Amino acid sequence: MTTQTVILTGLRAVYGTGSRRVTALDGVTTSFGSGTFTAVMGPSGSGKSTLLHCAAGLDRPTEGTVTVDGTRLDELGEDDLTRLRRDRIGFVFQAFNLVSTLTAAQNVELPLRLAGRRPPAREVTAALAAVGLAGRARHRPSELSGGEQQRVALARALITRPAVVFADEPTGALDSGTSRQVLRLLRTLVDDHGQTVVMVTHDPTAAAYADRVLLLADGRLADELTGGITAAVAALVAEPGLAPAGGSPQPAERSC
Ligand SMILES: Nc1ncnc2c1ncn2[C@@H]1O[C@H](COP(=O)(O)OP(=O)(O)OP(=O)(O)O)[C@@H](O)[C@H]1O
Repeated sequence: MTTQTVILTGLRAVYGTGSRRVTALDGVTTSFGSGTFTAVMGPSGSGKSTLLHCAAGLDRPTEGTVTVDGTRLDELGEDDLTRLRRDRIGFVFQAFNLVSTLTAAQNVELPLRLAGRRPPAREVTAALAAVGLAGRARHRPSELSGGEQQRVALARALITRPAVVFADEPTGALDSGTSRQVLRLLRTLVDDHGQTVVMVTHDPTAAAYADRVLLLADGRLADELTGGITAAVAALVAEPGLAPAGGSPQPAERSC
């Protein structure tokens, strides 16, 4: 039986008050099984980033519960939540968010340093090798391509061996060839290392790398696809109201 690494129950997220009140999530219940790759899609403003941020403990939902690796986030105080986020959750952002003054190796070891640990050099080297960047350890972000920077960010997210990696538009700033490298890498992490990955994307080609696609509309789960994802996503994104922002449907092939 698949273990559920992340469980979301009745998630509601409401921002603002009065005429400025926005319901970003409106009762989302779902879970992400251990060693699975899920893509979250939907129109702009449908609540994708809010879902990811709540699931990763970066935002607190207005209602509902998030359980990560058996721990309910709402039962944790700020310090324990910070610790759980640092130790059990990896996060990859569209903008890479590397520290420009640090080398690739120093960026990768940062989460462990922040936890007061001095990681053995071989651990950092292995993390960089796992993303195909063993030879770039001493390069600073400005000396790396966009795809290489994102792979350093991925190595940084993986160095703590997190229960789950959340990725918010990880290929949004990359060209299609470089995107494929990053997506293949995510797929390999799931297939070969049993990593759990949840990725927000606007791009049906990226979603085709996932095992399952969740479609959000107006803060609710509008649909869920598994198997034959490529054709199903392409058909669904052609439907008005579910079309993701910023991406036209494209024929997608799962190439790994
Ligand atoms: N901090 C905030 N304060 C007020 N409203 C917010 C806040 N964060 C998100 N929202 C609103 O909640 C809704 C959902 O936002 P969210 O960023 O989750 O959507 P999204 O699906 O990720 O959109 P996009 O694809 O454009 O990134 C939007 O209407 C947004 O304006």
